[in-house]
Amino acid sequence: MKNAIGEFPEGFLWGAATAAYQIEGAVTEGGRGKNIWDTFTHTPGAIKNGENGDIACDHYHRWREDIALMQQLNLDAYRFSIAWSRILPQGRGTVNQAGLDFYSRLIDGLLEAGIQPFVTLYHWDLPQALQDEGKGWLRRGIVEDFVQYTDVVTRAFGDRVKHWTTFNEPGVFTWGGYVLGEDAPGWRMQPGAALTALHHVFLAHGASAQVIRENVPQSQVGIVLDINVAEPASEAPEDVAAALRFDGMQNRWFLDALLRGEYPADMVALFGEQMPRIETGDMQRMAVPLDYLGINIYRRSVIAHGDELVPVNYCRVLPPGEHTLMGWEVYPKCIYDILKYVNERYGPPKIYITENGIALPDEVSPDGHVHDERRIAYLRDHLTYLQRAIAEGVPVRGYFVWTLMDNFEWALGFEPRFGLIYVDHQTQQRIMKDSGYFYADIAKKETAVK
Ligand SMILES: OC[C@H]1NNC[C@@H](O)[C@@H]1O
Repeated sequence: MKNAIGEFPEGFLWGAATAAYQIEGAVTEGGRGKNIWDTFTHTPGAIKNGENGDIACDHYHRWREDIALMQQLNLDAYRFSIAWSRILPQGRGTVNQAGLDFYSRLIDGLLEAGIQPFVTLYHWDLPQALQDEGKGWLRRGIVEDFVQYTDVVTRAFGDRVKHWTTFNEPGVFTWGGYVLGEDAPGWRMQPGAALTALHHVFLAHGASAQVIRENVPQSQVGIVLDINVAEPASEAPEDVAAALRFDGMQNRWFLDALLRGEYPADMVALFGEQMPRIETGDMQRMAVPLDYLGINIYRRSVIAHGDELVPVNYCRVLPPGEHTLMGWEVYPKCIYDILKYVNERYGPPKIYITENGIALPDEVSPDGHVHDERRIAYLRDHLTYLQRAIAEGVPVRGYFVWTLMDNFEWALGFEPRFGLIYVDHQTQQRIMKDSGYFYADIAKKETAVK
C-alpha cells in the first residue's frame, strides 16, 4: 500500500496502542480487584500532582465512543491490555464474569468496526492480592497464577482475538519497580529483586505462550520490549564500556534470554551475586518460539560512564536539539537503527512497532482544534525511517502509535500528552488533534481505482 510516507507492504497494519490502567478508570466497578497501581498511585508523593487512574479516560464507560474515534483514524488494529484484576480479582481462583463481559463487548465492537484487536495480557497492573501474598513477581509460584489467567482469557476470547502479547516492557516494570522506585510496587535499589522478578516474568512468558497456542488456533504470540541502540557519549574507553553494559542490560538480557535461551555472559559476570536462582530447564522454558517481536521505540540512548545504578554504572547524556515533555531527545533515525540492530542479530520472523510517539503540552486553540505540528513532524519523520528499514528487508508488519488518546502517564500523571486524540480529563471530552487527521490519512486504504 502507498501513502504520503511511501510504499508499505500489502496488509501492513496501522494501529494505535493503550493500556488498561492508563485509560479505563472504573477501578471499583464491575467486580474489578485492586492492583498494585491502585496502591502505588494512592501512596503520597508517588505520582506527580498526586494524580491517579481512578477515572483516567473513563474508557470503561466510553469505549463505544472511543471505537468510533478509532474508525475516524482509519485504524486497522488496536493494541490494548486486559486488566488481570478485572478477570481474577484476587489474582487467581474465582473468575469475575463482569470483567470478561466488558472485554467481550469491547472485542465485538472492534471487530464490528473492522479493527483487529491486539491484546496485551500484562501491562504492569498486578493484582494486589498476589503482591500481598508473596511479593508478586518475586515468588516463583506466580508463574502458575499467570498461566491460569492466560487460560481463562484465551478460552474466553481466543475465538475472536488472534494476536496475543504476553508482557509489555518487562524491563521497565521490574527495573522501575525494584530499582528506580518510579513504578509499582516502588522498591528502590534492589537490582537482585529486579533480576529475580524478571526471571519469573520470562518463565511466565514461556508458559503463557504454550497455553495461548493450545487454546487459540492460528494464534500469533509475541512479547513487547523497549529496546534501544546505545551510543557511547564519547570515544573514551569508560563511555564505550558503559554503552556496552547498557546494551547488555537494556537489550541483550531480553533478546538473548527469550530468543536464544541464555543470559549474556558479560552481564551474568557483572551481576554476580545479584543473579536470580536458575533451575534446570528454565532457560529452555522461557525461550519459546515467537511469531512476532513487538518493539517500543521513542528515542536513542547516548550513554556515558556513571557512578549510579551500580553495577551497570551508566548515565544517559541528553544531546542538544529538540526534546519532548518526557525529557527525551527527538531523534527519528532511532527507529531505523533499532530495527537494523534487531534484524541483523536476531532475525525475528515478524516485527511490529508496538509503540512510538511524543509527549507534548498540547492545548485546545481558540478555534477548538489542537494544532500539534510537532507530533505530525515526529510521526512523519519516524515513519520515513521505518519505511526505509522495511525497504531494506526488515520484516515490519505493523505500526502502533503511542497513544490513541491522552491518558495517565504513570508516575508523571496526566501532564505528558501522547495522544492522537486530546482528552479533557475534567469533562472527558475527546477532540481529534491535527495529528489524528494526519494519521488517518496515512492509514487510509487507497480507494480502489474504478
Ligand atoms: O512512556 C510512554 C509509554 N511507554 N511505554 C509504556 C506505556 O505504558 C507508556 O505510557
